Amino acid sequence: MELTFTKMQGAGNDYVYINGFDYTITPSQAEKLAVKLADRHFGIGGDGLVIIDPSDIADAKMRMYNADGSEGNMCGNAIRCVAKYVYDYAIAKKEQLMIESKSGVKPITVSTENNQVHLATVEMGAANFNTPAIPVLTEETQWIDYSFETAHGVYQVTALSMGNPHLVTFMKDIHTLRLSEIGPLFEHHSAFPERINTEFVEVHSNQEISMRVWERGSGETLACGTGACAAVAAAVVNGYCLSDSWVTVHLLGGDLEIYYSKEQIYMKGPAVEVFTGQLNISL
Ligand SMILES: N[C@@H](CCC[C@H](N)C(=O)O)C(=O)O
Repeated sequence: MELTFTKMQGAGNDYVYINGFDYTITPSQAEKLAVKLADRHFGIGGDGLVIIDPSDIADAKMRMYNADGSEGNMCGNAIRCVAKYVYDYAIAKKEQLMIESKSGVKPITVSTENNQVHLATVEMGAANFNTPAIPVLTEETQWIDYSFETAHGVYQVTALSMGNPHLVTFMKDIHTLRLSEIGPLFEHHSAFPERINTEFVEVHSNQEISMRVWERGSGETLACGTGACAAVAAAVVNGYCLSDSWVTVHLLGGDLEIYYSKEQIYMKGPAVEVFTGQLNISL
């Protein structure tokens, strides 16, 4: 069948987007498609696949799949791109959009230029530090500045859920980190029955941090929106940043602005269409 797709990116976190208003893609088809299309040599190339489906309770529903075909509950960078797609392609031409994800409906405010979205601010919900909710297999109820043993030594970590699981560790220099060796040790550690996304964070001031991320199911990506929220939430509870204020997060693919409060985290960042194309594919 002939399938139209759109490649989009938010801070360099790039996915192949398919309009589920036009095509019905089952979960098992989506898992296989994600692996095939995300391949940077034999496919279109991306960190995974996103399907934009009709929703009964919101303007559209986002289904996101990592590059290994596993489904994620939430993706901060993709949800901004979904909002852009929904607005630009007139599925709902509104500056206040509601997008459904597997971790709930997220309100999004978009900023436009020449009638196209370029920036979006998402209400990401609250961070949850309770270990059963993440989940982490441990007797401790929370891991905040917790000494965690890996095959690569002991790391001080903070674990939390942003609708998906995150582990944050602070260090002096993130750029010399051998992430492709260290990332998998966290992702596949037996403490995390659903695997985990890990953020390696360098603090510059209480308003500015840098991070690299190892995403479950996709490896190192240029940015992770839920990961940037997790990094700021962890920085606040560890005393590096302040609650109720904005923090700039520098990622390999660009910057995200994150506002942390206990009840609500806001994420502001770019949403960019790269190209569209057509595929001849059998589902
Ligand atoms: N890139 C994302 C998160 C994507 C999902 C994640 N790998 C998971 O499986 O939880 C973001 O921008 O938040």
